[in-house]
Amino acid sequence: MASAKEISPRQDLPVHALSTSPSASFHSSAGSFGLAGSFGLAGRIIPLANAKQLKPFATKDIKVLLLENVNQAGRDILTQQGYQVEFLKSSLPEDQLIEKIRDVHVIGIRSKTKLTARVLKEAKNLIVIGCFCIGTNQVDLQYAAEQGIAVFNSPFSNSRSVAELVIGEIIALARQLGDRSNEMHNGTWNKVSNKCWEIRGKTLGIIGYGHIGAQLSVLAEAMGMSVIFYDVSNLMALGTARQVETLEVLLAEADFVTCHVPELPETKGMIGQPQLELMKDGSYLINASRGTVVDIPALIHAMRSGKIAGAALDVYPNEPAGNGDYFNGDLNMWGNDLRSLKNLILTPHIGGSTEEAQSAIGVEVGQALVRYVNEGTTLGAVNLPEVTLRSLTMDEPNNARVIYIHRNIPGVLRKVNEIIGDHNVDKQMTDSRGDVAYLMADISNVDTAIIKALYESLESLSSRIMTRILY
Ligand SMILES: NC(=O)c1ccc[n+]([C@@H]2O[C@H](COP(=O)([O-])OP(=O)(O)OC[C@H]3O[C@@H](n4cnc5c(N)ncnc54)[C@H](O)[C@@H]3O)[C@@H](O)[C@H]2O)c1
Ligand SMILES: O=C(O)CC[C@@H](O)C(=O)O
Repeated sequence: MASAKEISPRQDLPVHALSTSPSASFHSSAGSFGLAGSFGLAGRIIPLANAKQLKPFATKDIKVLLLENVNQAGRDILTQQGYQVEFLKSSLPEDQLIEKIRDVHVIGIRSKTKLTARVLKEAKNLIVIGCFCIGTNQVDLQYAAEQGIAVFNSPFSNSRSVAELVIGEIIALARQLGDRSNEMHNGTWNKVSNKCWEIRGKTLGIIGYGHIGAQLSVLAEAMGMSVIFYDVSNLMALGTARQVETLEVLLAEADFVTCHVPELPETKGMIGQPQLELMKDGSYLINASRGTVVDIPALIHAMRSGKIAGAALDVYPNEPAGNGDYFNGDLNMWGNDLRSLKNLILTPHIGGSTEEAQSAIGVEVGQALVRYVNEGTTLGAVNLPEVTLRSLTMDEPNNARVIYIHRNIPGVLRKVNEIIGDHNVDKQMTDSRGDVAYLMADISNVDTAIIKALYESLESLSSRIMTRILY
């Protein structure tokens, strides 16, 4: 078997520019296409030792834009591929984002960059989006899929960090730690025990028992809390936790309520005035999910009335683009009201911001992006069907990988197979997700003229969203 060291440029293939994007502008310049040395770059992170790296173009032609201070580990993975990586610490206002996104093939973001249909419409060269976080609500996933743009995230690399933060906040709220600390900073000694509690024996109500909620459940029980949870799915309760039938039951029973649901139309304003009224007198609320889940003016009212004894907010309906740009009246009307409340912990969306979480996310999403660009593998994509084929090896030198992203309508496969069926199709996989389908086929014994003909035939089909041929 050939080893990775033996990977060499495909000298037999003449320079040829095959588009991998809906627009012709993705074509690499003829001079750089199939550059000698573009296979076999040092520092590859794809683990298969014998895998041939499929490349439709010289890696240096791939333009990557990383926003929101994506972790170094992720940046390294992409730069080691030879891609051109531009890195910015903050997100961008929409007009600047549109300018930049026109040019890039890959974009990496976190939670603040809104990739709406309006923005993505301008992204003529974009083939893939990496969300270096859990949430993908900031991306119009459906629109991206309809343009053949894959979206990847890191589904649980920061779950533990969020769960640990919430545990810390439960204790901090129960003991009014934020207030005592502020008082000391201001020179006041205020030794009180009034309405300060142990958390042992108290009930924690978790709304959304997914990756974070379940982690939190285990940690809270270990600290002597009773755990109940509410989730739209019927889930296995960990330890002695108990699923309750309705949100109302949870709100009425819990001493501490914590939200861990995604941002969805159904979760918007999920905790508003009626829900706060159902909570126990003197109970606590924590939100480290998304800012739209809790109605903040209603929370302010409930805290002023004493109904809610304390709260911790990590997320807000409108968050600033970068550090130092403190949230203010322009972003959120009630900023000053929040700041004036007692026993309210305000953090700047740091639930997942630990060294461990950020580097794990960097590696996971960075690798997913490289696999997608270089091999077309969609495993882990959140908006396209998951399709993969085993990697080609150097024992299969004249193979090409055809990727055809198309509208999921009757008769497409017959037409595609009429095009590729005259050749030796070694393996093929296709799957659909809603209106979009993804086909991947490895074809052997092809030369550049055949690849070009295949590409043009597939591009001419009316079902086409995007064609890529990797060789
Ligand atoms: N503060 C941070 O830094 C931070 C970090 C990571 C994640 N998050 C947020 O936390 C959210 C949850 O993360 P996760 O990894 O646990 O997600 P997850 O997908 O693993 O779990 C979410 C759970 O919520 C449930 N759910 C969905 N809609 C619901 C509804 N209407 N009512 C009740 N339950 C509902 C789902 O069934 C699922 O079990 C993410 O979507 C993200 O927005 C924030
Ligand atoms: O790091 C971020 O910006 C987002 C963190 C968190 O909300 C997530 O969705 O993973």
